[in-house]
Amino acid sequence: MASHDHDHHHHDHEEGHKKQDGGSGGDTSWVGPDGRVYHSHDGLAPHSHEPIYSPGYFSRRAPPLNDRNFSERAFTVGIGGPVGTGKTALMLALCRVLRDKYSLAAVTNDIFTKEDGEFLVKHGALPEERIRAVETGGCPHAAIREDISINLGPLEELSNMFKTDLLLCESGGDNLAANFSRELADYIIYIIDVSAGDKIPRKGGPGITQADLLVINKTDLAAAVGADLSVMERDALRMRDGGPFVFAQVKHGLGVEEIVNHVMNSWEQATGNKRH
Ligand SMILES: Nc1nc2c(ncn2[C@@H]2O[C@H](COP(=O)(O)OP(=O)(O)OP(=O)(O)O)[C@@H](O)[C@H]2O)c(=O)[nH]1
Repeated sequence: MASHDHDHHHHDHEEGHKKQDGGSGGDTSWVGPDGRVYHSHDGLAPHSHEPIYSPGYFSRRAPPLNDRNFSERAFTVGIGGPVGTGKTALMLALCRVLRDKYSLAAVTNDIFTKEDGEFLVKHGALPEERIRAVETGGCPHAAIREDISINLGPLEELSNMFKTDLLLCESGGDNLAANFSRELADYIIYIIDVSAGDKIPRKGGPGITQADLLVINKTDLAAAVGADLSVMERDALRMRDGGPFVFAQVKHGLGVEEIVNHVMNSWEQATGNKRH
């Protein structure tokens, strides 16, 4: 369902302006305050298909929706990032830390398999019935941005079935231009790793600049690939106007506590609940 004949890689993602068309969605298109033309496929996830000329700004990222009803779908954490950076490992780590205190469920995306979901089941991240794997087809970014109903369906179902406190949604892994729609993710984590070199943070892209939290994973591999962590830190801070980032070795549990703190701070703020 999520495959399209057009290239989504250069499209912008500026939500928050959708009310301008009365929120009707459908085939309507409208001009946002930024001058770009927006539309929605299904009344959800308005987006523009106009080229992105700048990586965007952390301080001007789409804010969390303030009219969310968390009893319809629990607070949802979106985990995105390029292929193989540690998204599934982070899902597993978050489940391990949070599952005893909170009711959790997880949805994973892969393009043509259910591998990440199966990994979580195999490692006992959560009881199997709380994990759903979605096959997105060739446009994994569409499933988290333009055609989010493929993820919303299972998330809402799990939320109702298990009265969840928190939902985790892992993107299929994509390029640096992918980021979550605010209608899907209340808190967005973007995870890159050091193995692709220390240049990655400064390349920007909506995930790097506009995620609520940037995770720079696999710092244990920095020396092997000659990645300078101080360069990554400098660039991450610059590209994100000082927005938060965490160095991590998710597989070895390093940085996980800090990531959990960021997530739960935002959960407390959005839901009005206190962590226990
Ligand atoms: N050295 C090292 N390897 C890690 C770390 N975190 C994850 N990995 C490994 O990196 C590989 C990819 O991790 P995944 O968690 O599957 O990455 P992913 O982003 O979910 O991958 P896709 O879903 O395929 O995009 C696995 O072999 C992990 O064991 C880390 O902190 N250090």
